[in-house]
Formats: sequence, structure tokens, C-alpha cells
Amino acid sequence: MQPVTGFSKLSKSQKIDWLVSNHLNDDATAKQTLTQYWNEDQKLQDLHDGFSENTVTNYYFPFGLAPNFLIDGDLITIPMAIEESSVVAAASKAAKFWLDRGGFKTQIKGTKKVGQVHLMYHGLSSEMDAFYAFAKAELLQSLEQINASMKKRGGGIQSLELVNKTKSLDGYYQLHATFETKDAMGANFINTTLEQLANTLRLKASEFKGFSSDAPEVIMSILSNYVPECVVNVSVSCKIDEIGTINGVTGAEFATKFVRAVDIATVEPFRAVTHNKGIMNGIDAVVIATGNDFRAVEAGVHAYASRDGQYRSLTRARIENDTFIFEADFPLALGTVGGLTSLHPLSKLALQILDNPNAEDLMKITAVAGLAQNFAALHSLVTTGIQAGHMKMHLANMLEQIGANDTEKESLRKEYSDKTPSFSSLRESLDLLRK
Ligand SMILES: CC(C)(COP(=O)([O-])OP(=O)([O-])OC[C@H]1O[C@@H](n2cnc3c(N)ncnc32)[C@H](O)[C@@H]1OP(=O)([O-])[O-])[C@@H](O)C(=O)NCCC(=O)NCCSC(=O)C[C@@](C)(O)CC(=O)[O-]
Ligand SMILES: NC(=O)C1=CN([C@@H]2O[C@H](COP(=O)(O)OP(=O)(O)OC[C@H]3O[C@@H](n4cnc5c(N)ncnc54)[C@H](O)[C@@H]3O)[C@@H](O)[C@H]2O)C=CC1
Repeated sequence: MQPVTGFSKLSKSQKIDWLVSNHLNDDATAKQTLTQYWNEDQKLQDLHDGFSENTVTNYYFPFGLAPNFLIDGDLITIPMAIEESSVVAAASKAAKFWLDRGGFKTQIKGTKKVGQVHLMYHGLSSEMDAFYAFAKAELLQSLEQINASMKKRGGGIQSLELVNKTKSLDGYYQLHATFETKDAMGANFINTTLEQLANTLRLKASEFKGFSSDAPEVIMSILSNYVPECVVNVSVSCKIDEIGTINGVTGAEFATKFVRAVDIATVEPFRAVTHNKGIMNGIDAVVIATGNDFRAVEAGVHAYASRDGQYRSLTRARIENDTFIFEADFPLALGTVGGLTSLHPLSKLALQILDNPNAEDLMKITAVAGLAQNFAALHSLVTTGIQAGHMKMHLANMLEQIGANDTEKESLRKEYSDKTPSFSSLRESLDLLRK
């Protein structure tokens, strides 16, 4: 196969033809698989084609609902876009559990975001300090137009400082800025602002006479997806005797084991990664359903989980005066305007289902989904084990994969209603059925 030039300029059909002949042995069914996912509504299809480059088809993701979330006194149904079985069921089960026990409480701890202009200067650091004192007012002034609308909304650039990072990397400085971006995730606003700062910095550097070395060089200007000051706290709590008996485990035993499980994820990175993956099952599903940037959230969350130098659990649990308390702080830079949020009809609908939240409310709801998911996973892990519930949900996929027809599915579902399936046990059962 030869490299292709001008692939981006081909039409969608030409791209598919190229793909099928170069990678799929001219398989006609492959072409049909791609085209059958096109939407019949051409306008809607064009919208989706426009979201990303070199699009050849749509990729369906299940869009589900987890009802019964009592959040700060309001009853909320959370939309979740996720491919993994048992996540929506787990969220729904956790919602139901806490519905009768006071629900979820949330609090925004901050909404500040960060962006940096990264610079190199190899002269004296005192010269950089003098330059910054010379340039700072104009650096800020040059942002007035870009900042005007965001300022009207109560946001915009909040602070700007020169940071000397030469101890970490020879010649390295930053303009470190903080931002309030209100209901937008803010990436484009922050990046535009930073690029203006960089331009003004270059201009002011050309006017400054105090450099003994070449003027500072701008390496790059970009927001940070590490948002330790854009954080929401979420918690649940109840008296231990309100927990009740769970699969033969008393409330007190459950609470103690649960706290131990969180303690283990706090000190043991191998466990912490899986523990936090379970949390992200919930967070990502809401982030995706609402058209937010899940890579940004993932990167920020995992960096936050390592903020003291070791990767740890994002959740905390304790028993205090016969009360079981489970909580977390999640760094979540989310938007309810901008990006795909109002462009993708299903994201727009997801936000409508949530009663058109502002960014802070969406942070709260998303954090609840994360805590609920972790609660459900640990609830299973310290009682029945994870496989019973997970495989019960996964059964449908397994039945599909072994090629069972509708009648066979029905009888296998009955047979496996109280036991954990595996592919081999299911195949054996299917063979028996077919004899
Ligand atoms: C799976 C369940 C919920 C079963 O739990 P169950 O007790 O067998 O469920 P149930 O049939 O008794 O139903 C109770 C409620 O659960 C929900 N529910 C129950 N079934 C459904 C369904 N089909 N569709 C939608 N919702 C469902 C629903 O709210 C339902 O109430 P109802 O609607 O009847 O009033 C439970 O075992 C559970 O929560 N397990 C945890 C599952 C989980 O965490 N899955 C994620 C995949 S594993 C993973 O990726 C992460 C992990 C686990 O490794 C993280 C870690 O290690 O920490
Ligand atoms: N590292 C990263 O995370 C990067 C992410 N991105 C992408 O950037 C996009 C998000 O950028 P945004 O600037 O949020 O979106 P955007 O570029 O669509 O801008 C949102 C705009 O909406 C306007 N707006 C209207 N009402 C507002 C309100 N109430 N509050 C705040 N703004 C309001 C503002 O002008 C704001 O700048 C995402 O698609 C993300 O994937 C882009 C570059 C880098």
C-alpha cells in the first residue's frame, strides 16, 4: 500500500472507497456497515460530518438515563453516554440507595482555570523581572477587547504573574494567568487571551532596553487542563443503622469494609487506578452525554489524584459518631455553552434533561455521578464481588456474541438469573439447548 496524499480533499464516498480497497479487501459488507450508520436526515448527517475531519460514518454510543438522583434537595435524572454494561445500572442503584438517606450534597470550592505563556530567556532573572514590571500594564491592557464580553458575564482574566522556573529548566519562565470562564469550559477563550499576551510580550520585548541577552522567546501559549482550583465537593452520609443489611452483611460491617476499601485505594496506586477508573465510569458518561471534553477532564482528574506525588483515591470515606461519610473533591472544567454542548442535538437534549444547568450545576451533577459510581462499585466489591452484578448486565452482550436467537436468549437469561455466566458456560448451555 502506498501513502495517500490529499485524503482530506476527497469526498466522503471517495474516502470510503479508498478505505475499502486499501484496508478491507474490497469487502462490500464493510462499505455497507459504514453507510448504514449514516443518518437519513441529510442536514443532520452534514452536521455530524462537520464535527471532525475525514469523517466516514457515525459511531453510535448508548445514551441512557440514571433516574432518582436527589442532589441538594432536587430530584434529577442524569443522562449518561457509555458503552460499558452495568455503569448506568450501578449509578441508578446508588441513586436509589441515597434517595432515602438524604441524597447527595455538593459545594463548589472554586472555578478558577489556568493558562500559561511558556518563555525562554537566558540572561539574568533580574532583567526578566524588570521587563515584566515594564510590560505588565500593557500586557493586561492589550486584553481589554478580548476580555470585554467575558468581563460583562463576571469572568475574564483574574491574575497574571511572571514565574521563574529556571531551577526546573534552564532559561524557562512563564506568564501564569488565572481565568474565570463562567459557563464555558473556556479553552478557546483562554488560548486566544494567551496568544494576545504572547504578541504583546514580543512587542514590549522589542521596546525594552534592559536585556543583556537575546529577548525572551515565546515557546507556546496554552491553557492548562490541570484545574486544582476548579473543584466541586460532593458527599453523602447517613447513620450506620440506616444502611441496613446488604446481602447478609450488616450496615456496620459494610461501612467498616467500605472505609477500608477506600483506605486501600488511598495508599496503593495499583488499586487507586482501578478505583478511580470506576469513578470515571460515571464522570465520563455525563461529560460525553453533555458534549464536554472528556480528554481534558480525564487528564485533569488523574493529575489531581497525584497532586501530593503519589496517585491516590479521589474519594474519601470515614465513620464519625456512628455516621458513615463518603465524599470527594473532583476538579471539573466543564461548559454548558460552547464546544459541542449546543451543537450536538443529543448534548443539547442532555442539558435540557438536566434543566439547562449552568457550568457550576453541571460540575455538581457530574461529581455526583462519579461518587455514585464509586459507591456502587465498592458496594458490590465489599459484599457480593463485582462479577455477579456486572456479568448480569453483560449477559446480553455475551448472548449476542455466542449467536443465540431470541428464544435461546430468553431461556439462557432464565438459566443464568442467579449465577454468574462465562462464555464457556454459556456456550455449553446453548449447545445443550440446541440438542
Ligand atoms: C449491576 C448492579 C446495579 C446490579 O444490582 P442488583 O442489586 O442485582 O440490581 P437489582 O436488579 O436488584 O435492581 C436494583 C436497582 O439497580 C438498578 N438496576 C439494576 N439493573 C438495572 C438495569 N438492567 N438497568 C438499569 N438499572 C438497573 C435500578 O436502579 C434498580 O432499581 P429499579 O429500576 O428496579 O427500581 C450492581 O451489581 C452494581 O452496582 N454493580 C457495580 C457495577 C459497576 O460498577 N460496573 C462498572 C463496571 S466494573 C468497572 O469498570 C469498575 C470497577 C468495578 O473495577 C471499579 C472498582 O474496582 O472500584
Ligand atoms: N487543551 C484543551 O482542553 C483544549 C480544548 N479545546 C476545545 O475547546 C472547546 C471549549 O472551548 P470554549 O472556549 O469553552 O468554547 P467556545 O470556543 O465554543 O467558546 C465559548 C464561548 O461562548 C461565549 N459565551 C456565551 N455565553 C457564555 C457564558 N454564559 N459563559 C461563558 N461564555 C459564554 C463566550 O464567548 C465563550 O468564549 C472544546 O470543544 C474543547 O474540546 C480546544 C483547545 C485545547
